Amino acid sequence: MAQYGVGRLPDAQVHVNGHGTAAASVNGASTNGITNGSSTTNGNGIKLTIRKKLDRKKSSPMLPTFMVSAPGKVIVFGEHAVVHGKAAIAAAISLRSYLLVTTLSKSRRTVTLRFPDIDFNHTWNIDELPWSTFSHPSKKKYYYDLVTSLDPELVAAIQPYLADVSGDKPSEIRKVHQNSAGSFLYMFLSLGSQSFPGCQYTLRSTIPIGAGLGSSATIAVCMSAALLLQLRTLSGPHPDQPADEARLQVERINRWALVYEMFIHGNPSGVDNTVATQGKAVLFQRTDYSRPPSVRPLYEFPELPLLLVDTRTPKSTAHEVAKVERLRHAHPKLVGSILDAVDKVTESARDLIEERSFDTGDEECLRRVGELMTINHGLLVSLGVSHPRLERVRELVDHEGIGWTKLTGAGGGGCSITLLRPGVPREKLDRLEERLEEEGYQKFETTLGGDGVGVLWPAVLKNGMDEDEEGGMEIDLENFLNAEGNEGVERLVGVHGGWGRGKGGSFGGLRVRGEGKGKGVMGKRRAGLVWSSLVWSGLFTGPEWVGPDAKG
Ligand SMILES: Nc1ncnc2c1ncn2[C@@H]1O[C@H](COP(=O)(O)OP(=O)(O)O)[C@@H](O)[C@H]1O
Ligand SMILES: C[C@@](O)(CCOP(=O)(O)O)CC(=O)O
Repeated sequence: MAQYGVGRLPDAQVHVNGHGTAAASVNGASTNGITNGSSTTNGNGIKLTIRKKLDRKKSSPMLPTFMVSAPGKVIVFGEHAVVHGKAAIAAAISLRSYLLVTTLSKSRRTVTLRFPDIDFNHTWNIDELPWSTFSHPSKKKYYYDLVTSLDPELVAAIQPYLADVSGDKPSEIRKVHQNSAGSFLYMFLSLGSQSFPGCQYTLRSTIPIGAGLGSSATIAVCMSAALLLQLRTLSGPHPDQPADEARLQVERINRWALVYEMFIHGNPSGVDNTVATQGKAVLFQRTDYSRPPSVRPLYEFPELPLLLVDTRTPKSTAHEVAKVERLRHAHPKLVGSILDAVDKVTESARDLIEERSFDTGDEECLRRVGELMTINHGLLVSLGVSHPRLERVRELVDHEGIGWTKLTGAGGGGCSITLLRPGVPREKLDRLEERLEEEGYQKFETTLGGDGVGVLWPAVLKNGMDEDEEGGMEIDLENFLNAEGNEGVERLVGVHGGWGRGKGGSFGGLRVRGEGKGKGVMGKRRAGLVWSSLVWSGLFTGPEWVGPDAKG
């Protein structure tokens, strides 16, 4: 297969030569550091002005600094059962992770992970990593391979490189850092080669960590997309990319993201990374772990008035998944039927929301979805994955008759979602909000059905401001690290106020974006495009951020 460069992104050009390899030139700074200030014409006959704007970097990097981003998710139906081959319905949210990739000058042979949210920072010397083990013909994996399990010998080969990670930190924290480092090294060594350029991967996220919103999967997706982009194995995203080609890109990103997730969790179903990759809402099922999952985009996923509450009680997905597995082992028939029942709930929910007469404005329709959520939660309680703090949210919501609540994600803490009953008096909602606040809960405002993985290449925003004349606002390591809190990060990357935030209905809760009945969360999608160039349109004047549309 021909390898392409990163595609026709703004100010970026890719030349695919006759040998199927690519050389990219970005903003006039060719990747070998030679610049020119002339004009050229692209394959569509569109004149491109090659500018010298990014010549401001003195280090003549191999590739420009770029950024990738992926959304968190909520599982609306089917968590845990999905690990055991049942179906789940999940949707992307507007909270996201952002990964800045800075390529170093040729002489610097190091790779650095900087995860300030968890106070993690580590550098390895690229030439000292165990390349020979990973590139041995019996072990070598390629970007197009489907990797469905971790190779114990490869896992063992990276252990020495984890030994000095966060050696000065308490053991619990060290374990988390070593896990992050291990996932990264496994993917880096599998996909890369010793000639890989020195670089820094800096991550910031607006997703609460370990709260059931798929934070780890977003990092997995960002890392996978970043490495595949650096390897120039992704063509695009660009607006006129053929749907099949784009689907393949999304599939590859997702496959490698699962490898990262496997390292973090052991036995992930893959639903989190799938939603983080392709965004929107999906019906997901993986019956055979040696094969890709079945993923069906839910184009008609409705605009549900949801409230997302974080118990602020940390949990471990691996621990909760292992708990269910133990229970299944001890009571195979019984737990088998509970998992089957969850499957039926998901199936009923799918049938319900796909009914032509389904209307989110209709109390009866919402009540039926709500009842399914209540049943799903009950089944999760019987699997032992709820938590007193989650039950407390249910108690408060039920007491006021406000709606229907279930835990979302792994449980054992983390988040709950409540479907709000229509017409609930404002005072009741205010009272609930007050109680939740008093008791240390955090309410999240987000929208469902957000876009999947996106790329900002190069990491320069055009905001319609004066600075656009100068080539746009550059996101560099310093301003990324110095951005204050979630707001600062969102402002810096051009999504100030959060994507869809503030449109969350009277309670300010989580709400599905869409265009009303019949359109669902996919209502704003553009037909025929999988990677689309203006997914965050309205926030930018130019098509800088690009991401996949989820058309199946
Ligand atoms: N902002 C972040 N920076 C670095 N690592 C993160 C971040 N968010 C999540 N992680 C990683 O993901 C793990 C949490 O994943 P998980 O238990 O699946 O929770 P979640 O439900 O949020 O996905 C953390 O232990 C850490 O390894
Ligand atoms: C419990 C599970 O179904 C979802 C876990 O979600 P999270 O890690 O809590 O965001 C596990 C999985 O699907 O891999």
